[in-house]
Amino acid sequence: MRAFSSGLHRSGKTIALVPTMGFLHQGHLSLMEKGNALADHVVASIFVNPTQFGPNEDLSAYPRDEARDLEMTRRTGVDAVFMPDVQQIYPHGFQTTVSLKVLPNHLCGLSRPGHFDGVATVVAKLLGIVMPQVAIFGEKDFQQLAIIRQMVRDLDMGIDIVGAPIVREADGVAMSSRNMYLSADQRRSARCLYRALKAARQAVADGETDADTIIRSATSRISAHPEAHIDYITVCDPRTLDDMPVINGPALMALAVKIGAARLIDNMILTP
Ligand SMILES: Nc1ncnc2c1ncn2[C@@H]1O[C@H](COP(=O)(O)OP(=O)(O)OP(=O)(O)O)[C@@H](O)[C@H]1O
Ligand SMILES: CC(C)(CO)[C@@H](O)C(=O)[O-]
Ligand code: BAL
Repeated sequence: MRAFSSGLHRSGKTIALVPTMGFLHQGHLSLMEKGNALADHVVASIFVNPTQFGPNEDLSAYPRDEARDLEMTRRTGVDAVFMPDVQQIYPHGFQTTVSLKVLPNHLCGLSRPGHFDGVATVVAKLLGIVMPQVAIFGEKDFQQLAIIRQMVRDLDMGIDIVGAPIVREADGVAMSSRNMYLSADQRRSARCLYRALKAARQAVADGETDADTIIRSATSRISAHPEAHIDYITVCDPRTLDDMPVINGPALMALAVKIGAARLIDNMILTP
């Protein structure tokens, strides 16, 4: 991988990196397309990173389909796919963790302790190995994007971190590899996340400024589905992720909901 990137650097070509955990869908492909527009070459990585999964999470169940993923990347104009195994990324004796002090103390970081240490560490390694000028991340994982931006700034990595909008299915459900855990009924229930976000956006556009009111209304919408278990619903400052009790400027509404075996996340900017 290093030799490939060094060759491109020597010939003055730029590289965009799109890190993924595989089982690709149109959301991932949109990041790769963006990479194509921003750099001469696109590298995608596919690595199901064990260190970002908690002990009772779905590491062993996480869906994989290498052949299909490679075919999809080929059709999307990706120049190289970096698909290391766990020993290559974490060889015997590996001992470094990249850990942020503040941004992980919100949203998913609270329900997934250690998750963002795993994410920041593996992304630092992927950036170090692939040496891209640009790396692209989805806004679906809004907190992850914020954390990576902060890490790259803090560690002077000099890489442009670019966000890409959430790609949704026709019924509004955000695309996610984990949607495949859902039964047909659960998949229908999953629409309640986007519907709750849209209702919140409308309420704020219509003049509601009280975050508690917005959160209560989303909670009752989502709780109407017996299979949906809310992990969190938050209205916060999109830069700091601090709670924003009064919506007096653009606010991030973010939520995580467990439906069956899937923990789904989604978010939207609410603009007064
Ligand atoms: N629907 C989507 N729209 C835009 N970007 C997405 C979407 N889903 C995932 N991404 C982005 O793709 C990158 C890789 O994410 P990942 O492989 O975890 O995909 P995922 O489908 O979200 O899987 P998971 O089920 O683990 O959340 C991340 O930057 C993520 O934000
Ligand atoms: C960025 C990432 C590839 C790091 O493992 C992962 O968290 C993901 O798929 O969003
Ligand atoms: N989409 C972030 C990867 C994870 O959920 O572990």
